[in-house]
Amino acid sequence: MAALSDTIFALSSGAVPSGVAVLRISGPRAFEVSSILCDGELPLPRRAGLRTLSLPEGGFLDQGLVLIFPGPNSFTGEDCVEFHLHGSRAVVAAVLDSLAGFDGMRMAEAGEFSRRAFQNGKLDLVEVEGLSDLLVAETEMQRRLAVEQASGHFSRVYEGWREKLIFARAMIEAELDFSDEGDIPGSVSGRIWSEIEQLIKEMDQTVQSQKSGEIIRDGFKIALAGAPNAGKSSLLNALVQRDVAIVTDIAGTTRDIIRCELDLDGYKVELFDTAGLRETDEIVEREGIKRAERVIAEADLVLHLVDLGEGRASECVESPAVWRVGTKLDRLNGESPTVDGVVTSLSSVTGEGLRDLRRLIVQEIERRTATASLAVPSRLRQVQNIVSAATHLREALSRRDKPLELRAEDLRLASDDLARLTGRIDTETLLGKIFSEFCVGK
Ligand SMILES: Nc1nc2c(c(=O)[nH]1)N(C=O)[C@@H](CNc1ccc(C(=O)N[C@@H](CCC(=O)O)C(=O)O)cc1)CN2
Ligand SMILES: Nc1nc2c(ncn2[C@@H]2O[C@H](COP(=O)(O)OP(=O)(O)OP(=O)(O)O)[C@@H](O)[C@H]2O)c(=O)[nH]1
Ligand SMILES: [Mg+2]
Repeated sequence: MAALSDTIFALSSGAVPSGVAVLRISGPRAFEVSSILCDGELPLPRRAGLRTLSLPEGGFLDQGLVLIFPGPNSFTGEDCVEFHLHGSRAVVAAVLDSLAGFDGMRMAEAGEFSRRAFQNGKLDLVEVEGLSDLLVAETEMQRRLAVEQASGHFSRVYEGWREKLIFARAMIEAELDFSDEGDIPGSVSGRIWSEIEQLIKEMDQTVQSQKSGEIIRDGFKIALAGAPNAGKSSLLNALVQRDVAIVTDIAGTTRDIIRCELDLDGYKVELFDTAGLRETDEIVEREGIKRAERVIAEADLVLHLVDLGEGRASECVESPAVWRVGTKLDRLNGESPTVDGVVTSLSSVTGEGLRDLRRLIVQEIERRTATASLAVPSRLRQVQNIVSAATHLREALSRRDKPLELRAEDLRLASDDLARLTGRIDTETLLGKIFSEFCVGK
């Protein structure tokens, strides 16, 4: 990653053309160069001012709003400037070109503004990862989870744990010092071990909530499975309200997996339409069935569709969570379905029962994302640090008959894991990976 002494700039708003394009500049030369382009006075800090931007050698660039944020009170912690320009490709290109003409100025790399914010202590790593999720959030629940993480809620939980450990270590130190001097009973640290036990519980809960976070962030995966012609592709089309999958009355129509995203009450859902399951010698269909089995095995929920008109269900598919769902309800002409163990029934043709299915799915997602933990880890990196911290704490608890110095060392290792989690220590190798997730301009 290039020098921190460079002044960096980038288009921070979305793709051009757009109504307005926001160009951000951060670094030591931000104000000086901006005042050359604005040909004079910059607006007061944090106040928008309308300015004419021109090339240093003359030549009109654009008229736009200019904002300055003197460091350290800015997003990056450095001097920052924003140009709110007319959002055309040509205007943006001309201003970017003119900025690149100054010494010590260069285009920002992906995530470099956020990286500087991290390096200047404006954001910790957990917040940075939350910000990264926030920028790609599509559903309401993704947004809420990301905002909680980006705004430091979870970091405060992790910092709280670390502070408890630091306090516990101080207690142990005190006891070690005292015991040098005389025969004071070893009870000072006695109290801390029950607190450590509580801490381990909270960490375990947090690790368990990882799955909730995964469902919210990556989506709840539902496989549509069942015999050929059961109505899988019809249900997919009905749920996404688009004609995505081919529907015919020929058994074995679908072969490839068809994946669609759906927003159900703010939850991201990934739907997978699959090939109907049956014995066949047809090579293409067999490959389709193989793929279907894979998707079924990995799904969070399998809807095993059963044609109510057929009168009996095909063999139940193997998966941890399967709901049998009756299809073609309209064909029953009001008679009650005769298939056993059906969670709900519907018609993709009339739409009857679709609302009930949606409601049941949302309830299931709510059930599976409910968590008692105060923080929800969003990255394997975070989970690994918490698991490792909890492991060291368990070690400390189990070494009851060992010298206090050894147990204190376990606590130190655990608090180092928590420091790694928020990025307080040895993060250099991680940084490239985390910040490259961002787009340029963030
Ligand atoms: N125009 C614009 N809108 C934006 C951003 C931006 O950079 N520019 N943001 C970019 O992501 C987000 C807002 N985030 C920001 C976070 C901190 C500061 C900031 O100036 N912080 C100072 C002062 C805080 C204060 O006065 O309360 C600081 O932390 O010291 C600015 C924007 C979303 N909207
Ligand atoms: N009346 C009625 N017909 C339906 C309904 N759902 C599906 N069908 C019909 O059932 C036939 C098979 O539907 P598909 O959705 O292609 O079934 P599939 O399970 O995807 O079948 P494969 O891809 O072959 O495994 C088509 O002729 C559909 O029009 C329904 O709710 N009511
Ligand atoms: Mg199909």
